[in-house]
Amino acid sequence: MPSAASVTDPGSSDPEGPAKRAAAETAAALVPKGCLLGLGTGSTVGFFLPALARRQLDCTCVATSPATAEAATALGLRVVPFDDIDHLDLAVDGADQVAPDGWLVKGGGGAHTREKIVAAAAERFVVMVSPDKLVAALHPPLPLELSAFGFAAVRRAVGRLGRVERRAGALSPQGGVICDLHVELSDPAGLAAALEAIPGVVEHGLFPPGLTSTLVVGQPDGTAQVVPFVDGRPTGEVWGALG
Ligand SMILES: O=C[C@H](O)[C@H](O)[C@H](O)COP(=O)(O)O
Repeated sequence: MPSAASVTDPGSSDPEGPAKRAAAETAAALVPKGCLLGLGTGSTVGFFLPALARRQLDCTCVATSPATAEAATALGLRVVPFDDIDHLDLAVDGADQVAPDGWLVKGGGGAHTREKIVAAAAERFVVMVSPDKLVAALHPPLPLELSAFGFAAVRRAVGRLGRVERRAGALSPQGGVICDLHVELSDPAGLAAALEAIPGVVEHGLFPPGLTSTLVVGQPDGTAQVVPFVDGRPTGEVWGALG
């Protein structure tokens, strides 16, 4: 079975590519020399990795997916097993949705379990997005990783919260089944607690406000805004254009 996660080719025809590149290049400029760095997964990370490699910062990296590990290693970045290091200074990743109250949805590529472990272990978590990822309110679907053992029972239990759709052929690197939950996301804290109470839910894609330190919003013109989070909330006005 294929792994769910990928780091897509930055040269692909993604219309958000220029904004993602701007966010990624600005985020790379925030990385300190010699740091212990967690690397996320996805197309924005695909822009971040070469920008990081060009800076020659001598960082030691932990990857959140085999695809990221492979891409980073090919660029000459040092990637080590997570258990070989005792802390992470920083983690840098993309996101699928960012709400003004600081909640994120991640896992569009099914990599959210490792991404959340790495983000939670890092002293700072920098999130890079194109403007389309800024939402007034989170919306479904919500990515899930469910246990392969007892999958039918776990799916039935999660199905009491909303419709569970299995992603065809998508397994996490640790063997979990990647699904999407079609459910109202107006109470992310309540939903996160409900999911975490179900045995066999390996991880869900709701990232709570306290995880993010800095949001970098790239624009198609190559500029980017760096938005610090204070007390779990973004301090900038980047949602203004949503109306
Ligand atoms: O599982 C995938 C990750 O959570 C990605 O970071 C997220 O889906 C954003 O991906 P992209 O940078 O491709 O928009």
